[in-house]
Amino acid sequence: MAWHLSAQRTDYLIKNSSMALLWFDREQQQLSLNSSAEHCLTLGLTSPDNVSLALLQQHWQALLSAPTIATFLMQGDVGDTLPILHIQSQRRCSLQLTTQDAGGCLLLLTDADNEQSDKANPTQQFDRALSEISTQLIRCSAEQVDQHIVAALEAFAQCSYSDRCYVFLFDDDGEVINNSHEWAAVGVSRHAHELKGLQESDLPWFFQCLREQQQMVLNHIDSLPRAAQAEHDEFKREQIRSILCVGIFASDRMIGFVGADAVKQQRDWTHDDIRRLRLVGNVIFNTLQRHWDQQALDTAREHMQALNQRLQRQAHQDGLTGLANRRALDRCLLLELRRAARQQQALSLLLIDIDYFKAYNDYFGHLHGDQALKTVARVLQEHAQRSGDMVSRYGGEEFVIVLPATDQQQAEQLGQRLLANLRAEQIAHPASPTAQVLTISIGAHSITPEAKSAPQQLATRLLKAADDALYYAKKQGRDRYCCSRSISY
Ligand SMILES: Nc1nc2c(ncn2[C@@H]2O[C@H](COP(=O)(O)OP(=O)(O)OP(=O)(O)O)[C@@H](O)[C@H]2O)c(=O)[nH]1
Repeated sequence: MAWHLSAQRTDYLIKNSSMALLWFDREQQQLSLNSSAEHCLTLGLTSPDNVSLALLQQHWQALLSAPTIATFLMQGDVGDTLPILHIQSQRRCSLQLTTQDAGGCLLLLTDADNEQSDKANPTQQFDRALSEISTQLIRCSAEQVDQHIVAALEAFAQCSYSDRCYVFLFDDDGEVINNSHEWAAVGVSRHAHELKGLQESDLPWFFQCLREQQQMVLNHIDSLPRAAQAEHDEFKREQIRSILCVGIFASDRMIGFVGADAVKQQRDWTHDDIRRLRLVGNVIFNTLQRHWDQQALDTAREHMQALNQRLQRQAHQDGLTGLANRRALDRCLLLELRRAARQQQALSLLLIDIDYFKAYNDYFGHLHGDQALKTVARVLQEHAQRSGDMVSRYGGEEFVIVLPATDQQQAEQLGQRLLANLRAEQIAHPASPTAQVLTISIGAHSITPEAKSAPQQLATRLLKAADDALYYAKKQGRDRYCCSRSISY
């Protein structure tokens, strides 16, 4: 089938190829370049305007216009290649005639200086870099996210010949916007530290442009409209010659933007630049979204854990005194009895009851009674401090203290200390028939369980024996310590 280089086909072919291609229109005597060819020629330059090529031979150079070189090539065969020099950039290239017809010819440009290097094909270089960075962004930890985002900005800057690249993100309320990430070429000023807390009203024209067109493409800041005086002043301050920004959107909401500045030289942004910057913006948005989702998940998890711990605590804690409750006591007592049996150690239990507490309540009222319960709880807690000691509210005005590795004698020493220290609190109890102050009675029992003993039965017998001793203490006149005989079960 005959191949006709129709204008439309050529246009499509040139624009969409990742190869550096030039199309020469014989009638118009005009040479067109696709973006890859532009990049190839402008490495180190800002624009391929007025392409001046020179035929490059071993001992001489001929400065010829591009159309002349193209016409010359067309006199040969497909596949013919000419070494050339791009005058502006001083790059050595070669031009190969790939196809021709009556309308013109298609030429393939190869950068001889960088034939082996990725630089000859910035599209591929950028695609590869961005795909690597995207993979890293998926795998990386939260701490590494920022570093990879800056790498994505750098990749864009390298392929678009920008001097500064950055991300701005709105805060949670969408009120102010901050420069969150920045990459700048060597010798180019950085501004991230000062561009914090900006409001849309600071640069109204810029933000209106971003919101309405999702992008702002400015090849020369002198082409800013009169209404953009604030933008003009700011861009001048940052020494920006050309600027390209693309909005980052979550659904329909603009959450920020990604942008690039040309500082050293003016830059005409191409469609590819805009497309790539949008790609970078998408990668950054997806990463941040994942990161934010993860953070929200972590926060929710921490919240749930804290809630669970609180519930756990509440399930085992007495609400009034903050001491362990009956359920926690039952669990602790079984554990300690097993341990005592294993280690063949004595274990003591004190059952403590406030004397004439009903009369106290009746005299002072229930709220005052609650306060007295808290004071008793504090005194008990303060003096049963050995590791493993457990003070609990057994119910009403009764408390139990479990004392692991404590024999009868040591238990009594503690019991006497508790009696004395509560008395020392001097809580007035005018309704008590036996003392002026609030007192307690303590019934105690100590055992050294044998390995074969059933802990549940032991616990019941221990509590029963302590209760008997308490009953005895009450009967003897209260405000005293009594213990049942120490026995081995
Ligand atoms: N303020 C207050 N009182 C409580 C609480 N729990 C139990 N009580 C009271 O403690 C009192 C216990 O009374 P009794 O069992 O007759 O014992 P008592 O008056 O201390 O007499 P003895 O123990 O024989 O000295 C009752 O009046 C209960 O209402 C509480 O959480 N707060």
